[in-house]
Amino acid sequence: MRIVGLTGGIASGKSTVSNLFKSHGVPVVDADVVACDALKKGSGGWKKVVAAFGEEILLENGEVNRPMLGQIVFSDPDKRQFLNRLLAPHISSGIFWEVVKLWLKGYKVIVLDVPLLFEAKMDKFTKPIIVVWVDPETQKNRLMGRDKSSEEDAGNRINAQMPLDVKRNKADIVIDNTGSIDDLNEQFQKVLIEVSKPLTWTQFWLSRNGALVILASLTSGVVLCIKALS
Ligand SMILES: CC(C)(COP(=O)(O)OP(=O)(O)OC[C@H]1O[C@@H](n2cnc3c(N)ncnc32)[C@H](O)[C@@H]1O)[C@@H](O)C(=O)NCCC(=O)NCCS
Ligand SMILES: Nc1ncnc2c1ncn2[C@@H]1O[C@H](COP(=O)(O)OP(=O)(O)OP(=O)(O)O)[C@@H](O)[C@H]1O
Repeated sequence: MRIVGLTGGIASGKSTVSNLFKSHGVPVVDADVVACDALKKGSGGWKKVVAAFGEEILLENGEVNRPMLGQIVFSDPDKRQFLNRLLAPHISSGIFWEVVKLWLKGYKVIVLDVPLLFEAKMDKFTKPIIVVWVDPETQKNRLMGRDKSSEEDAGNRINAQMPLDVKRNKADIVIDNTGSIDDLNEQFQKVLIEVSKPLTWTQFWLSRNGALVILASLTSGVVLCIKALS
């Protein structure tokens, strides 16, 4: 199985690229969705976060007030790291089970959309790594436009992540999303060809079909041995 890493900065266009993958039949595991589930009322992550940050971060219905928690953690690096430490085990196990489900379904190529792929050191499990890059001004403008946030809030969120230029240097493939959606589409078509190339042998053995071949070979080997010995 080929596990493609998709990362970038906040509002650099990862979800937009994810949607392109999905529309071409490539499944995507979205770490933001997994992280959201890890904070659902009553979950293990929710309990830890409420114990650590207090009930004042809850809405009346008991769910976490995400904008409020966001305000707290994106303006205080210590609190953000604390939240990251609380949620990290829940997010990684959530991602792991999503990958297992797709493996069982027999997908050869899947994409992990993880904003903090490098920060969380999950890059070692993915190849190739795609970084969606955008120039800093466009990034801030798109973030403010999408989230209706102030320049200060947008700046705090951007600064909470590894600089996008550093991520770009760690990438196998860079998508420059500073231009139009048509530009993005054009780059995406080349990326799709690249990630759809035949699997390497290692990737094949790690896929469900590879595992079935190993199992079938082992079973027939055992049967032949038993026949030869009887
Ligand atoms: C603080 C929370 C509640 C704010 O929720 P909100 O709905 O406002 O934002 P959302 O979850 O949609 O995240 C939007 C973007 O913010 C960035 N971001 C989220 N968490 C972090 C973080 N801890 N550090 C840096 N950037 C982050 C990502 O680029 C993400 O795509 C939420 O982001 C959260 O629970 N974060 C901690 C979990 C985490 O690390 N998520 C990232 C998955 S790898
Ligand atoms: N090429 C583009 N031209 C114009 N707008 C774009 C382009 N690409 C993305 N956008 C817009 O920019 C915003 C951010 O994009 P998107 O949500 O895909 O980023 P993201 O990296 O997934 O963000 P996050 O880290 O917050 O999950 C969205 O409003 C999206 O519609």
